[in-house]
Amino acid sequence: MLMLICEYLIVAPSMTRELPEDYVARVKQVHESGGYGSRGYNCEWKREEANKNLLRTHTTAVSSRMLYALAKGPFTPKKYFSIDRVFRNEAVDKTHLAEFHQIEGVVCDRGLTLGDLIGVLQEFFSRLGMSNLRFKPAYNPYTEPSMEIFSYHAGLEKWVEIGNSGMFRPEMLQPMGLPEDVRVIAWGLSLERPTMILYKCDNIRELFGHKVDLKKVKENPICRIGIESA
Ligand SMILES: N[C@@H](Cc1ccccc1)C(=O)O
Repeated sequence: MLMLICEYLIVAPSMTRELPEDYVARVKQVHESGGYGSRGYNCEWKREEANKNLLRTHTTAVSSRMLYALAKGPFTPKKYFSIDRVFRNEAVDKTHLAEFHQIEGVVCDRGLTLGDLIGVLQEFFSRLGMSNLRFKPAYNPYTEPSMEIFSYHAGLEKWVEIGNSGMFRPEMLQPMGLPEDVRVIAWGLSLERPTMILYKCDNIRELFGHKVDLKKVKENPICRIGIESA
């Protein structure tokens, strides 16, 4: 498929062609007047806005699709993971890129708690050699509670955000059709920021984009996996 891209909106096709109308009606209803324990935003949910095609700003777009698909059948506990490119209208500096990668994870089961989420994140990062984490309460319109994750960057001499996480809200899950007692813990982590910390890199632009040193890419051991040495 050919996509013409203008900024972050896609020019062609600029509008989505098909949406599940029954789900759209439930989303509109919960945004405008609440439900499932939420008070809603008390303002109009605009179909023209929702129909616009744009490059995803987070991989949670993919997680939502997977949860919606899961809700179609009888519930079984599931885990989903993705690592993919995201696009943001960001000013680029030594810790920000406008295009970067997110490591997304979603675990759905009955009885999951915030403790499970903290445990999974701590285990994941400690296996990479990063056990010095801080969790900060945050706000996401689709998770409650929510936590940003920080780790210390020795070169920059500051704590940098390496991810965001939370438990998906009932007003997001139930309109999809998931059972009321199902809990979903989820996270969206930066790929580049932990790499900066682990490889002692002070400028994120050296890791991705036109400033990448090709010699470094060729000589890095991980890029040689599966390639016979001469
Ligand atoms: N989508 C969030 C990360 C996130 C994923 C899943 C749950 C909560 C938060 C972000 O881009 O920052």
